[in-house]
Amino acid sequence: MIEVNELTKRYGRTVAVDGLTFTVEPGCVTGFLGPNGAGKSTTLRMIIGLNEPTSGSVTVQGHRFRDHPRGLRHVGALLDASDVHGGRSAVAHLGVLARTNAIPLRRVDEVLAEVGLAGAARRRIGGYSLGMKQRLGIAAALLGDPPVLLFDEPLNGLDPEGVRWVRGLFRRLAAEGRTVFVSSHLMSEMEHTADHLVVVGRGRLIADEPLASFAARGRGSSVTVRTPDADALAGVLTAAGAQVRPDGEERLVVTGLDADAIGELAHRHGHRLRELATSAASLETAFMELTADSVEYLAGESR
Ligand SMILES: Nc1ncnc2c1ncn2[C@@H]1O[C@H](COP(=O)(O)OP(=O)(O)OP(=O)(O)O)[C@@H](O)[C@H]1O
Repeated sequence: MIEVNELTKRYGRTVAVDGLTFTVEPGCVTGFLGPNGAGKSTTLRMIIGLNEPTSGSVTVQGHRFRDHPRGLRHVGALLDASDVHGGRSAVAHLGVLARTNAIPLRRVDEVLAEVGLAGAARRRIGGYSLGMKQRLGIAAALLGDPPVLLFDEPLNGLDPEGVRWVRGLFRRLAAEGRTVFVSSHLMSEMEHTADHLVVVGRGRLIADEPLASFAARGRGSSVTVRTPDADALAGVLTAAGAQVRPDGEERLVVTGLDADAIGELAHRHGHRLRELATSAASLETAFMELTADSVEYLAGESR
């Protein structure tokens, strides 16, 4: 678990992080979402003690990171995938990390195999593609088998297969009961990655809630429901306050209730569901609307 309490970081007159308070729970993937310059990287750096807060505090599993002697066995982090010694091989790079963190050397081969870099393990990192560097950064985060993992923009540079792999990995790490905290400035990246969202803008907390309820906040957000019981379910949903529009046979487009609530109502009234999907556009819309006032640089506008 990560507990962030009234965390603030100033750089001169810039307030990079402004009184943030939130908790990242184990057992699910939490997305850390915000436009460029929102303070995500600064927050992640404070979580692992690389930056000192101006005020406030952050603990990981109840301890400040720097008070914890186990380093990489306590928290694994991918912050900047390009921040590696290009002249070294992946094996040498991870070997140094293992030795300085009292991690058995056999973990090096294990994590390289896990991220799909076993075949390139002895090549110079300088010749790696951005996607390979991301995989190496993920390997380093996994090296100490830590209960808490942080990833700053981990999908950058990955091809679609890589993105799918990373999503599966995050799911598995969360299912193992670990705390998984993943930053991104793109809602579309979080949509199929996170269960819960912490959204920030200009250093401040904008939302801290499950993905589904965040999506439902967007104006015009909708949930598509496919069911053989369309008429009956439409009646139930309308009675619960939703607006329901039939969209062809067996399909309803619902606004005013989120996917969780619709699933619950369908279950309670014994209606079968074949599809329940929050429209991607609505997630994007919710994000844009909620962060509109906190975007640092807007095209064609000086702020
Ligand atoms: N070392 C520093 N010195 C001065 N200002 C800084 C420093 N690091 C960050 N900032 C400023 O703090 C703010 C937050 O930056 P940060 O990198 O944490 O945002 P971010 O949400 O990670 O953005 P991005 O998505 O672009 O990576 C920005 O205005 C940035 O310019």
